[in-house]
Amino acid sequence: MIAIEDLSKRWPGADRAAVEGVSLTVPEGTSCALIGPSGSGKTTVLRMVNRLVEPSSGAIRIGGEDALRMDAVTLRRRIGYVIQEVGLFPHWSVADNVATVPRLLRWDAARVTRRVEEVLALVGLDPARFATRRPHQLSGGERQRIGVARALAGDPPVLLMDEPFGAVDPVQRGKLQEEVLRLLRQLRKTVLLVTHDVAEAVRLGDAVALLRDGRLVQHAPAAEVLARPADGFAAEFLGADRVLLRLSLFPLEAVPARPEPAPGPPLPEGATLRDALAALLDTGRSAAPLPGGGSLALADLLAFAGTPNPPAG
Ligand SMILES: Nc1ncnc2c1ncn2[C@@H]1O[C@H](COP(=O)(O)OP(=O)(O)OP(=O)(O)O)[C@@H](O)[C@H]1O
Repeated sequence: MIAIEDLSKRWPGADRAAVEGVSLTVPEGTSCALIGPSGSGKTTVLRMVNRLVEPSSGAIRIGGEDALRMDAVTLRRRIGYVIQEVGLFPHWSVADNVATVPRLLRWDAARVTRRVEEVLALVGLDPARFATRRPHQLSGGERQRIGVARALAGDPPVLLMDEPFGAVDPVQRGKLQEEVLRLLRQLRKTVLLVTHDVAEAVRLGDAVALLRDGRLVQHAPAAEVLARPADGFAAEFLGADRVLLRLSLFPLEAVPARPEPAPGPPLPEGATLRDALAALLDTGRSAAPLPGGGSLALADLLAFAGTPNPPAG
């Protein structure tokens, strides 16, 4: 668990605090995405958690331990850190880069080798092909995967990620997000993530924390933030398509099925409510068959989305 209490940071000479009175908890095995405009303090909050930035005041506890009283180096070995620029050592092989923390933890050589192979496989890279390469022999997406592998290598309970997919093209990005999401859930890591991309935040974050001028505006489960933005600023920041984004978080089962059949091809297994809405709009129908039988009605979908039912006829 990461527990942040009344955390503030005032840079020397700054006329206002970069972070002011932020309190938030990320429960064990869950993820929280920090979002907010440029300069709102997201990265500063993240870097206070691993003490790359020393807070001006407040408290941080990690797994119940006072992070501000711990030795900073010991603390950082318990926290995986993934950044946009990845920060791999250019003259080291992929294997040596990934082995950094296990070696600092003084694992024996055989265990380090096993672990490197294990985490490379976890992030979808074949150790036989990638272990001996240098960072410049990798694509941007592969480098990003190595960054995630390196952060996971010491098996830290907590992961901090700062724009982890920022440097990757949109197609790769979607795929990477999907895989990392699956991986983090499977490994039950506690994750604090910074992104400026609302879609990425709600996809990867169980909860979303919205910052404005260093203060926390809203902190709630992703679907809740999208359904009920705290104020006008939050609504504008989340964007007019927040209703669609929210639908993409729910499976078809979230809306009660109607027993009657509907014409047309069934919605695909594993589709989201957003996919269902797209299919209904595409076909111009008021209901679509569900993969397991019965149908999903447009009116029920709109009611779920919080949109008033369209007029009859
Ligand atoms: N080392 C530093 N010294 C002085 N001021 C800093 C330092 N690092 C950040 N700041 C200031 O703190 C404020 C918050 O910066 P921070 O990087 O946390 O914002 P952010 O929300 O992560 O922004 P972005 O989305 O642009 O990365 C900004 O006003 C920034 O100029």
